[in-house]
Amino acid sequence: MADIRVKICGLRTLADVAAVASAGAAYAGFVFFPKSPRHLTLAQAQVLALAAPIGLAKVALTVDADDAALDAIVEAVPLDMLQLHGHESPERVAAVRARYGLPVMKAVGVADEGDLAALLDYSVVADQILVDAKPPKGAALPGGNGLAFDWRLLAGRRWIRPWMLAGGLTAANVAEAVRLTGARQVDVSSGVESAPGVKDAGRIADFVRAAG
Ligand SMILES: O=C(O)c1ccccc1NCC(=O)[C@H](O)[C@H](O)COP(=O)(O)O
Repeated sequence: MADIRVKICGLRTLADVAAVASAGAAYAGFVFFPKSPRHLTLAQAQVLALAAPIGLAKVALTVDADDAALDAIVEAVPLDMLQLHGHESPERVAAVRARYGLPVMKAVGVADEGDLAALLDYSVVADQILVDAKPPKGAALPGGNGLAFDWRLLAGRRWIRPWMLAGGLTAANVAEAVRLTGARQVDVSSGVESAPGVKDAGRIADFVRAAG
């Protein structure tokens, strides 16, 4: 396992799970968002999660999901973490954490300095923070857009909870992103795909190796 913990998000096939595990990633992300090319049904996610080896943490990504939707996911899919990737308030994050007894990672979109205060607000209620690029106005997806933000905004900043860097990372830029931000965990989706929603085993291995 690399020193930098890697999350590969948006897995859709058993081959994806195998590639992520053999590359030495720490987390596998399953997307529950029907507009996404990475969306999984409960049955698909269950098969993938059951195939994940011990040591590969299974993360369910949802967007402004209500309790009924989360209940269904948590009941069907063996999980290690919930990732909230919508406009969930700090109070909602706390409520989800209490309801399911699972660690919760809250995604926060960053485009400029003004977005950094939210990181502090969520770091006191979430178990982890995902610092992602803010989606462009009108984007169909709140994440997984392959867009980076100015990593220098994070230089020297620390929070009380573990955090992950995301947004436009690739094997070619992840080492520089880690160097500039001090991130110990990174998350990628588009950067290890050959087409939207299609993961590439070679790119996954290259990414984990490059993350260090
Ligand atoms: O990946 C998706 O399709 C997605 C859909 C809805 C909300 C979030 C989504 N992805 C979030 C992730 O965790 C991505 O890994 C993260 O945004 C980085 O994506 P990328 O810039 O494509 O590497």
